[in-house]
Amino acid sequence: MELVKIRRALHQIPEIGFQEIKTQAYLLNIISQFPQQRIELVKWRTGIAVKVRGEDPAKLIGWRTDIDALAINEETGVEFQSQHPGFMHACGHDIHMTIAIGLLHKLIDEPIKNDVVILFQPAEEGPGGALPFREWLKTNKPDFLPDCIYALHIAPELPVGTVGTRPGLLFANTSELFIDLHGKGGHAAFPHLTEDMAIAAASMLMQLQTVVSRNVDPMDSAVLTIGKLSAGTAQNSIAEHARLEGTIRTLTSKSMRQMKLRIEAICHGVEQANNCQVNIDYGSSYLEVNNDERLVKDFFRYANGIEGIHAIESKAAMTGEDFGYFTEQIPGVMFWAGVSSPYGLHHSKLNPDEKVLAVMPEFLYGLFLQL
Ligand SMILES: CC(=O)N[C@@H](CCC[C@H](N)C(=O)O)C(=O)O
Repeated sequence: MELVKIRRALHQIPEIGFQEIKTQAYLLNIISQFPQQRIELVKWRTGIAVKVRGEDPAKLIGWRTDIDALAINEETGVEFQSQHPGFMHACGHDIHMTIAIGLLHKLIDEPIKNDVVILFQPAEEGPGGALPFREWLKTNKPDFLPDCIYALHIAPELPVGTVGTRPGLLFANTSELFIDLHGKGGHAAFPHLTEDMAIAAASMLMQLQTVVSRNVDPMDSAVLTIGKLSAGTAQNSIAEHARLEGTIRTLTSKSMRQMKLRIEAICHGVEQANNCQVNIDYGSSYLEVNNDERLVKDFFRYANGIEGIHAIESKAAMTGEDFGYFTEQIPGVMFWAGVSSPYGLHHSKLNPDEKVLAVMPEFLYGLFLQL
């Protein structure tokens, strides 16, 4: 299998959530070239589920890969750079998909005892594909619902060959946050006749940063990041509209509810103080990822016996993952897999080491062999 070639082809066609048209077509084409006798395939929106029949199955093992990209303009300078300006596989889903293809090929070539289902899931970065995919499978293809489920996420800060996970909570609760401010704009020279939404948004941004520092218990943890701020249309016109786009991360759903109450209070205050209308939209939200304790123990027992693999216990992270909707109902494990890149996730220069493609499919095949 020419996995590097596949990864580079996928890297060139990054598409955001539920728009993974070329990605789905590319994956279907690759899968169609594999022997078909042992596999059954279904499509769901822009996703795919492929089941590989085992030799003497006692259970169905699940592997999930995400397939979407981000609205980030690539700056790696690699020769196989994104052909979709403004979009990039900046979270490694091109690597995730290629590992899944490598695993699928190996399972078809050398079947194991158990059945395996590989889920190519859209829209992990948003608005969330895991929950509707899971629900669709339940209704339409219940025999594709695994008894246990696994997934990985690339870790730029770890060397290739290092895997890391932990029992229990691995990733946070998340909620997107979109705030629109509307007021009276006008000529730059007559501010007293307007309500400046750029000023209102700036003040709101600063106040929002007090939610974590002043309202969340310091022994708990939370994040509120505004990743995008926009206001106005011209340099000499006072903005009548501003928008803040961000995300909220907490370790429990209780702190998520508390943070939302504080955000709403701040928005109400800004509305009063600036004589404007503020609308809040929480977009999509993800459950935390909770790893199954027994499966994590088995994972470490297996990983510690594999030459070239260094298994570490990771800390919980404030990243979000809709894989949490799978671990909500199916015992599962998500783990980090090192890809040694000086630039982190969601960075325009993220450049994972492709050596991981030679390591991970084999590692996963061995893991699934002994389950
Ligand atoms: C692994 C990873 O980076 N996941 C994303 C998930 C984002 C969910 C949603 N769009 C949000 O921002 O809340 C992450 O940013 O952690």
